[in-house]
Amino acid sequence: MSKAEIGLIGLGVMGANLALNIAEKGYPVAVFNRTASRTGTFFENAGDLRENVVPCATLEEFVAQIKPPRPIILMVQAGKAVDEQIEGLRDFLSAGDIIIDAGNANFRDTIRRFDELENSGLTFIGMGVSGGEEGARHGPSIMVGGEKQAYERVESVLKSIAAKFEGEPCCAWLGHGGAGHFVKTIHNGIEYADMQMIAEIYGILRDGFGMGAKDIGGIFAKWNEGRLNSYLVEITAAVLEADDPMSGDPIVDRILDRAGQKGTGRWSAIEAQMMGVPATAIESAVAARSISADRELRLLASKTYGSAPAPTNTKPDASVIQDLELALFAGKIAAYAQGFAVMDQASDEFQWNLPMPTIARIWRAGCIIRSQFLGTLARSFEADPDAENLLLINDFVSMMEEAHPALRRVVAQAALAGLPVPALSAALGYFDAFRQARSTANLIQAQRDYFGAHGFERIDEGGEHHGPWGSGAASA
Ligand SMILES: NC(=O)C1=CN([C@@H]2O[C@H](COP(=O)(O)OP(=O)(O)OC[C@H]3O[C@@H](n4cnc5c(N)ncnc54)[C@H](OP(=O)(O)O)[C@@H]3O)[C@@H](O)[C@H]2O)C=CC1
Ligand SMILES: O=C(CO)[C@H](O)[C@H](O)COP(=O)(O)O
Repeated sequence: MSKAEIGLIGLGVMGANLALNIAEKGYPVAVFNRTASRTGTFFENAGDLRENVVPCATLEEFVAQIKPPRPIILMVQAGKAVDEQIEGLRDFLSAGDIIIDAGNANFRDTIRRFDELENSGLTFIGMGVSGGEEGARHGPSIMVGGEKQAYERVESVLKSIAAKFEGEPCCAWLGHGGAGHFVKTIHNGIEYADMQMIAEIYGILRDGFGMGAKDIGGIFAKWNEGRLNSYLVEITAAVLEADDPMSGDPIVDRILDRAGQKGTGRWSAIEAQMMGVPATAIESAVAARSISADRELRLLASKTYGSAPAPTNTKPDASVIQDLELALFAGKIAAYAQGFAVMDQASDEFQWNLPMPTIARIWRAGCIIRSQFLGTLARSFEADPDAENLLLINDFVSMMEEAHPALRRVVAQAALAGLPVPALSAALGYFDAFRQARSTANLIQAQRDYFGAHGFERIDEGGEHHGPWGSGAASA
């Protein structure tokens, strides 16, 4: 007899913890993993929760153990593995069963999978999950895309496993098709920008002032009590204060300076570019990881050009610390403005009607970018759901007015000292360009017309015009 209410495939970091979370909430869960030994180990370690876990060695057994109509969560590596897993399952499933891809899928793959499963009788859901290992175990933020009726069939289990913010589950249906995976992708793009800007401030304190990891950790810990209160700042403090058991040094000093990336940050930047929405802080964060990855080339370049000047080895005074805090805050506002602008455009292009206040609300707990800031963001979007850009919402105007002069000073000083701050300077450049009433694009238009006869608009007359370029110019 079928025992499980739900199934989960993929018992890696996320899947194993999500399965325990589901079991803990009282839902019997059937589990399967490609490598069977992992299923055995998982079950052995499930402790008291074993009574709600049904370990399965084959897909046939797995499907048979779930009560129809069967909701099945896939938590496997994104990409080919998802297609292979769906293909492997299809022979055993029946009409009405629901396949939920909970990995970090590219939303374009999700849209393709919806198309491929159309008329199959099966229901598909593309679901973004954020919160890492801890979130999966005790409450992630869950971003769902697909048919609303399909979501309603699994809503109670999803809401029960989701993080709660003041009692409200951080789980919502966000739109049809790839909406959930798109929002998760932009979440990660913002995560990249947040992390990179934090790393840049760390770099200023380490390489500009010569501060040690623990002292820098103390500064982040203090900031975590104020406007920068967030999971990423909190873990930054914890990471900087942790010792390496092998050497006794701060562990961060022993970690190779080469950042990995699995794709979501890059997809955010690509999609932003495809839609013509500036997401420069996110793009810079992705590029910074790529530059970091080629360490040999950096070492060669540092020999060729010399590194930045030696640290001053002076303790930064209170006004510098405050500037750094405000600069990070201003950068954060710009990065979120960009991320939400990308979602706004995608919402129109894919007709998702993305609910921005809901997105901000379900990011307040459980996910990696959770922060006090998102509470303000959620309240602001609720008051002004149609705001064209975060930077034009009253609360953010006041915050940015207070913070951007510090961002300017920090970027300027870092540039003079030769310290790289690509994401912070991209955020500043975006802000300055965004608020520039007369941009310099008049010159771009003139150049385009000169070499390509592309035409331009005039400020004093309608219609398309060409310039008086004379011989050598395309329009001459
Ligand atoms: N780690 C994180 O913080 C987060 C990860 N995610 C996403 O969740 C998904 C899972 O990530 P995570 O748990 O970290 O990854 P892990 O590497 O820990 O686990 C990967 C899982 O995928 C399975 N798998 C890999 N290839 C195949 C295949 N071809 N067919 C079937 N199963 C396969 C593995 O099975 P086997 O044991 O046989 O190798 C394993 O169960 C990814 O999409 C990831 O991007 C989302 C949010 C946060
Ligand atoms: O989705 C996540 C967090 O929200 C995953 O941890 C993801 O792997 C992070 O991206 P990357 O590996 O590219 O840093």
